[in-house]
Amino acid sequence: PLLKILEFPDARLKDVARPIARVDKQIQQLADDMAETMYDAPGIGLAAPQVAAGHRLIVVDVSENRNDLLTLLNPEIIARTGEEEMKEGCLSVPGVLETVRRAEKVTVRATTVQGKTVELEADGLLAVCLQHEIDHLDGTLFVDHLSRLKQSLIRRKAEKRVRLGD
Ligand SMILES: O=C(O)C[C@@H](Cc1ccccc1)C(=O)SCC(=O)c1ccccc1
Ligand SMILES: [Zn+2]
Repeated sequence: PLLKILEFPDARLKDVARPIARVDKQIQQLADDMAETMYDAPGIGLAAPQVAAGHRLIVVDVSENRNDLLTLLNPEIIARTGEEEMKEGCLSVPGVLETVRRAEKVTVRATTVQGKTVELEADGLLAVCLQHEIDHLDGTLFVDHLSRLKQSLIRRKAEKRVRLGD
């Protein structure tokens, strides 16, 4: 089923997710629900802390036809080169698009739901998305990479939003 995506400044978005020791039915169900939620949002990625699940699990699909899903457990960036800036959004910070500087290329080591260890080299939007999602696992939002001034403006707008919502 679709999961509820937490919105900034929800403190749970700052939690550090815990490594997944073994792939069980519960983890597989969470991965399926996260993918469904990502496609429905729509988004190109989603990390477990965004749906209040404290596991190191991300789903990513940057493909044009939205048919190339990557489900990565315990993903780690083991190499990064270069630097690039890209406008980013976040499903947990609706209505905000800001430029973030990140590594141009990354090598990510992760475990698949079949329990296989994979290493993937990424550049372009996939590299940016993987860095954005892995940040979520460490409680870091893309707004944390912005200036203090921008962060305060975004926080003030978000808090106003919550009041209207309740
Ligand atoms: O909050 C998230 O993790 C999802 C986020 C991922 C992301 C976007 C842009 C740069 C890096 C990481 C999103 O998917 S926001 C929505 C979005 O960017 C998008 C939605 C539909 C089609 C294409 C992009
Ligand atoms: Zn995000």
